[in-house]
Amino acid sequence: MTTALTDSIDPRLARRGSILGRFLRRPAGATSFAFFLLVVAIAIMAPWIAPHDPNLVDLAITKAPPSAEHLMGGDSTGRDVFSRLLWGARTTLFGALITIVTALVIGVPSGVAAGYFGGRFDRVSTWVSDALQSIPGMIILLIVAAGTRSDFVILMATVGAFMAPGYFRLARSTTIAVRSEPYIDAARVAGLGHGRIMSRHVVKVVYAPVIIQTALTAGIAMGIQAGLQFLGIGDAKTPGWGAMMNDGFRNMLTNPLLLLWPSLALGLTIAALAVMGSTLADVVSVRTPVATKRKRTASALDSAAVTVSTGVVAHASEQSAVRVENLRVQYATPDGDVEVVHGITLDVAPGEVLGIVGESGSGKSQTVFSILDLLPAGGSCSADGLWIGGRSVSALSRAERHRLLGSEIGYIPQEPMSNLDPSYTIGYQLTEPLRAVQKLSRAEAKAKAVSMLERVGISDPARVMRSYPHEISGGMAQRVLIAGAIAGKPSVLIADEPTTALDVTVQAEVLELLRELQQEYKMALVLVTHNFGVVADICDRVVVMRNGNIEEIGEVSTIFGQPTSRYTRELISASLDGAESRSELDAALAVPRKVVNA
Ligand SMILES: Nc1ncnc2c1ncn2[C@@H]1O[C@H](COP(=O)(O)OP(=O)(O)OP(=O)(O)O)[C@@H](O)[C@H]1O
Repeated sequence: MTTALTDSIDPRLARRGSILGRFLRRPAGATSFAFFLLVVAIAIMAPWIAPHDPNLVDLAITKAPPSAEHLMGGDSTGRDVFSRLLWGARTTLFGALITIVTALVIGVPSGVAAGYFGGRFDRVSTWVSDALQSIPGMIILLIVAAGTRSDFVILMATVGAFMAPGYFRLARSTTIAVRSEPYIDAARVAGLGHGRIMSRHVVKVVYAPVIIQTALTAGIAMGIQAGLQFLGIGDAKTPGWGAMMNDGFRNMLTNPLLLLWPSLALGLTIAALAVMGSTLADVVSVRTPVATKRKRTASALDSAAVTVSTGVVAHASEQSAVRVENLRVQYATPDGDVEVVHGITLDVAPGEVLGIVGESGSGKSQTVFSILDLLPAGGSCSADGLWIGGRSVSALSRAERHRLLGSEIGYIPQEPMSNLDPSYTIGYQLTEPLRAVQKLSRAEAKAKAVSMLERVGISDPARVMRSYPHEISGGMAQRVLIAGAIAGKPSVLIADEPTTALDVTVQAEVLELLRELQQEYKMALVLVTHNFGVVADICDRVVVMRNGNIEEIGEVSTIFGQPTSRYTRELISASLDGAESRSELDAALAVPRKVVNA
């Protein structure tokens, strides 16, 4: 019954104050909103401001013209038209409210869940939504009217059920557009549960298009309700604009005013809602979201050589910070499953810094996503064994694996900005996982977040806590994410190219900070990078990956001194050619760096 908005809102623009302000600054927005508020006020005040009982019959005023006592005259059965018009606003708004609440309650949560979880739940709920839309609503309404003796509430709730698919489709498509955003993964890595991620981060993006849709849906609900009353479906005692239009229609030739008043009231109210909806859509800059592709598509897979590699294992599994044996990662493609990591074995000792290097597409990120249990849709992995913090986790359920995130394992992503939700302040995004995972009170979480920000070198933590992501620099955003990742005191920190998106001075500072924190917290650090310079700076051992296999693995000094593989030699020279020399980086680092202001 409604048309879903398939676009979504730029979350940065979706902050309440600014939206309302900009909406009201537009003449169309202010006028339509003022008119709608007037209708709402009339609906609320009707019992007190209506001069007569809307159902009181006074045969003396049957079809009477307007007079001082009856401002709009009397209807064909002798009831005061003005009073019925005022009460009609109440009925109309109440009916629209029932419809909207029903449609929202059914459509939005199911749409968000379908978009977020995908898979079978998505398929089944989309099928139900499509089926609901294909049912002829008017026939069902007539059956419901007959079965409930035209109960007004049930009728309007039924209308709402038929409008739910509009909300379902809107919420689902908006959720699908944001579910692969890095900040959603970042929230997951921080240890937040699905319910919390949906109710905080996803709903925040969904709510603006839903409000716009609601303005339009309310108008449609009013039209349907008036239509039902016009057809005589509904309680005859309930004064409504549709019933008044019916009376006016039957007496149109002799008393045209009887049709004019309710038609004007209904038409103007629906028009006000439509203008409000479209102005709101304009104000929040509806745009088509582009889901961030975390990685390349399967077309890049063709060159992958399928051989099995194993790395040197330096520790017993029970003493490993991370250990994975014979890890394989595959993706479902239209041509069948394609393997992108071909049975690698890795081991990281507690307190060790392991670098994973390799050219683009060599499988570095897929390896760490498998350890984090964060492979994107379509990807799956298998391994002979996986240990985290010396504990075998391969037999754990997804929920149990999930609980390791934010506590046992911390994760620092590649692009700091896109891993922060633009709709929330830094303070909220740091304290939310602390409250959810570590069960801290609001005040404790805030104090801890401030102290973590100080620890990662932010000189003005109070201001940063109040800031939105777009108000801070990339380097500072990465410090914020580092603060969040180490707040749970993980035994393993995984950093996926943490400096790629930063400029060279900041890169050096962030690497230095990571090294300091790794030593202070005695964490194992797994550092994914393209850059051998970075490996030389802070890693103890290095794994060289190529086409989903381990090409070479060993102590950094050995790999640099005597690389056995030609590929490693090429990678080292490519990486060091044109890279900032160590002295340049040191010069950059000589700038006081503990305190960062921008
Ligand atoms: N969603 C996906 N669907 C299909 N194949 C994918 C997907 N994501 C990654 N791959 C493939 O997996 C292989 C390994 O990718 P991975 O992201 O691990 O590379 P990488 O070494 O981390 O590269 P980069 O340094 O550019 O991030 C690549 O060939 C890539 O095309």
